[in-house]
Amino acid sequence: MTGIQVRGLVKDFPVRDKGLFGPRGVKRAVDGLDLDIPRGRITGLLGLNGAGKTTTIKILATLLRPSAGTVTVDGLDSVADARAVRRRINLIAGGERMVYARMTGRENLWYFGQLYDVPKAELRTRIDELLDLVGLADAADTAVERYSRGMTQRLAIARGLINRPAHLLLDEPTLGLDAPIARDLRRVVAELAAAGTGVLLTSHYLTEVEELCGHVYVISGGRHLAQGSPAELKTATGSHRTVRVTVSNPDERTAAVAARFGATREPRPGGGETIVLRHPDDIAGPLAAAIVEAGGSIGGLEITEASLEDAILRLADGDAVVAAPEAGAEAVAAQ
Ligand SMILES: Nc1ncnc2c1ncn2[C@@H]1O[C@H](COP(=O)(O)OP(=O)(O)OP(=O)(O)O)[C@@H](O)[C@H]1O
Repeated sequence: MTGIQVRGLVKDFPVRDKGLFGPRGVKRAVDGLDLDIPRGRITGLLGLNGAGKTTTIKILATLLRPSAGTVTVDGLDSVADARAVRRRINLIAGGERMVYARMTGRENLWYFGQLYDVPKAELRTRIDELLDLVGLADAADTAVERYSRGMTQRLAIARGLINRPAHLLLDEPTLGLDAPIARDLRRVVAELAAAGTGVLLTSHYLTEVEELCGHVYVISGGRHLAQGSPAELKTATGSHRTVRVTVSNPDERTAAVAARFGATREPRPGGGETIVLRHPDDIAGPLAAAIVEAGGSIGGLEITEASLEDAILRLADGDAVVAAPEAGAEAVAAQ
């Protein structure tokens, strides 16, 4: 069985309710999550701040132990077989650098490569390839304490790829990166997934998630809220694309076209009106053609794509209730 399977995952943190000497309690950060993260696909994990994303990723990376539930990685149990699991996975976390400041970039990669038992002959070429990939070839022999923030982050990305992980966990990987480096990282991640790597991605940049992820889980308060492809989530939450057609000579014939398409009409302050249609499909062309055919004169046409951000906010607000489908099944919205 390949891929990562998460079943009934729970994580409780001990907390004190009122200051240092207050009564002990527990904070349930993850509350019964089921996730399937197959090889060869980029899976997104989304939720607002405090939803439990980082805690989940740390458990998958074996940095935290689950309080209950199981995680299996290519059939290996992530607690009982933690050593073997660690060889198969790696983590790139945008907020945490996870490299040593006193060592050079090359020394860091050498050190981490040895930790992952990468054979020495392979490691040498692998380090050069990765330094090239992240644009650090010229700074390879400079101590990391002299790197800029962005350079340190790029080294952390190279560190995350040093063992050619079968599964890559990415927690806000492009946080603070310059646009060209972020774009290169997205390209590399897409190529790795196409070549069979399993990738789990959390990111606040939802355009990045939309571009990369084939399947997205949305969580809130450590619990499952919804899942599906970005397009399914948008449809399920009613986050449609909006078409606005301004008509300078509206009359009853153009009004009839608007009614036929289920569009609304808004008067324009300077005269004329705007016909507004929210729809999941790309029907701007047929709508505009029908208006012209009815004698309408079009002054402008604007299409606003539905965004994944809109869908996630609707989900988080509880505006949309999305049934939890089995993987691959259609998500269904009930407003
Ligand atoms: N060590 C800890 N002790 C107590 N509570 C914790 C601990 N780590 C996380 N939490 C709490 O668990 C919840 C989930 O936190 P987590 O960092 O996993 O969320 P997140 O979805 O990654 O949020 P963000 O988007 O802000 O990074 C939060 O309420 C957080 O305060």
